[in-house]
Amino acid sequence: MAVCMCQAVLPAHAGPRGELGAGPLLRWMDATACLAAEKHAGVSCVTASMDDIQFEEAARVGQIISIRTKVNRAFKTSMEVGIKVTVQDVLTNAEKIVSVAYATYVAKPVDAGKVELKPVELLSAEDHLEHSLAIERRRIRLGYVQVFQKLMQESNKEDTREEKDAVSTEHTHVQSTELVLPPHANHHGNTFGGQIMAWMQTVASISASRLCRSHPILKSVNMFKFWGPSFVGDRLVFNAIVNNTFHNSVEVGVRVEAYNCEEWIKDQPRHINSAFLTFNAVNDKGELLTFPRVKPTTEDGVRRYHGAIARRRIRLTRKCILSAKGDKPSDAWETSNQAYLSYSNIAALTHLARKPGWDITKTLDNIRIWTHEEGAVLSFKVEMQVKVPSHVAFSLLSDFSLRQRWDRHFLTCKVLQAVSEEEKIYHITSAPTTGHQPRDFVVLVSQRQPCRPQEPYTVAVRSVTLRAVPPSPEFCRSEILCAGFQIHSNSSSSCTVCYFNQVTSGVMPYLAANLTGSSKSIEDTALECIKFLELKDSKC
Ligand SMILES: CCCC(=O)SCCNC(=O)CCNC(=O)[C@H](O)C(C)(C)COP(=O)(O)OP(=O)(O)OC[C@H]1O[C@@H](n2cnc3c(N)ncnc32)[C@H](O)[C@@H]1OP(=O)(O)O
Repeated sequence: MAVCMCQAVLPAHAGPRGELGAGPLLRWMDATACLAAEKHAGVSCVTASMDDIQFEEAARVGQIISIRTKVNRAFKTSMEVGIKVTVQDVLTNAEKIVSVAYATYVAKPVDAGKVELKPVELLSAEDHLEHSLAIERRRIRLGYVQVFQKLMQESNKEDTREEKDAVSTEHTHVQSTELVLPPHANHHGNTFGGQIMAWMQTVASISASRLCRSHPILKSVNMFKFWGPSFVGDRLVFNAIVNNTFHNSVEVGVRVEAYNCEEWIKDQPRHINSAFLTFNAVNDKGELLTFPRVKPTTEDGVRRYHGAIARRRIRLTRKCILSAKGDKPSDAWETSNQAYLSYSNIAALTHLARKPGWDITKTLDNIRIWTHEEGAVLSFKVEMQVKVPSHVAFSLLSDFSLRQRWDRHFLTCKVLQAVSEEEKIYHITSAPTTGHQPRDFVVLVSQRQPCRPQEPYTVAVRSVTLRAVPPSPEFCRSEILCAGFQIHSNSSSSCTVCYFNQVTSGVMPYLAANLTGSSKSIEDTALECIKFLELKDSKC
């Protein structure tokens, strides 16, 4: 269900710097994604939201923009559409990624209720991967408000710093009104979501320019949510104001209200959309400009000022987690990043499990050991055939406090935080290997039940840093980058359990001897695991 749009960037699409404006781009992205959604749904669809968007690359007049969209997963009445935007230079043919984004569309035939969607047909390995991860992104999307509110409560305790020479945010307020005409709407008369985003971008950019006296460049957009529809004939009032500045960037908030003729006279607006846009500005040499500090002067202004700090924290921690490399200590477990850490935990294991190129290194009766090499990264997989139902294996393997019973590498294991039914943080200590200190790990264990019978149960494990549990001299604090189980049901009484581990220096001492053949501890542990599961099941 893929739809592609190509556009040549013309002067009419470009801003004063000769670069493609964010407005036309957002319009194209929304229209292409909506076409993919409608191709899947078979009825008309509306944009419910567009997740955070980052713009990595600018496109110039004369270059070609390609927008590829695909429905990743249909939920009940809504579906996630993946959007990939690239820019191609016609002279060199070089292609660069401008943005990767995700939007949600709801199938809504005109003058009818919402309709239930059929599942997406998964053809390629990438389809399967995106399908698995879409459910995780949906959790982040739908849980964003709670995370944000929690952060706001924390940040409200911090005082707003009074700074000399700070500019009043009121100075940046911009209001603009648009009349929705037929070219701004689809064939059912609904204003295009992309058109609303484009208008919001224009007003926000004027607001930002009041501070930098230059042409601001849109860098990122916080989730756009379309609370309610607007139609041809509606008047849309856009109010934009700078919420806060951060050295080289500025966050502008835009609120959109719609009125039909009657509501206009009675001054009864419908709040249809709010969004937060972050801009940079550069001088003639392309160097980033510094924005002046701002000071809010109203109660609402103070709330927005703190809101901008909270959103920036969420955005940066997310970026940090998604660009995680193996050579850095694990991310701290904080309010601003918990949803993303859980996402990255599940996503990393799902990616590892789906990688092509696994080699079998050992085959026993009911155990197979595989390895995977990618550059300097080594991973292994232990596949076990177990005569217990998959849900039983899942409940026994996701409870890490039971692991000492079958894994002799675990000396102790205790729950540090039971974050939710699906997320727990454990402190694990493990026996020393010859010539090494005993090790300890602080790990996040994320467990997920399958949404459909064909999907596996998942138990993902990665290290996190908890301030309350710093490293101690007694143990060498070690890191797990990506590990865990996927459990596939074979029948009502048997399943295949796959254990994955991306080898880090902390795990290497336990594995080296196995990989060189001088130890059998991996297969011994796997046999113990099977015995534990089958024995436990027979006692249940
Ligand atoms: C290019 C042409 C397309 C366009 O541009 S359309 C124009 C712009 N968009 C609009 O005018 C839409 C305005 N909004 C609306 O009409 C409604 O808010 C909307 C999106 C239909 C949702 O209606 P509600 O009555 O709130 O429905 P609901 O709570 O039962 O949710 C229905 C499904 O939508 C999901 N949803 C609602 N808000 C969301 C959000 N912000 N982000 C992601 N998903 C969201 C919700 O989870 C539910 O999903 P599911 O049914 O479980 O699959």
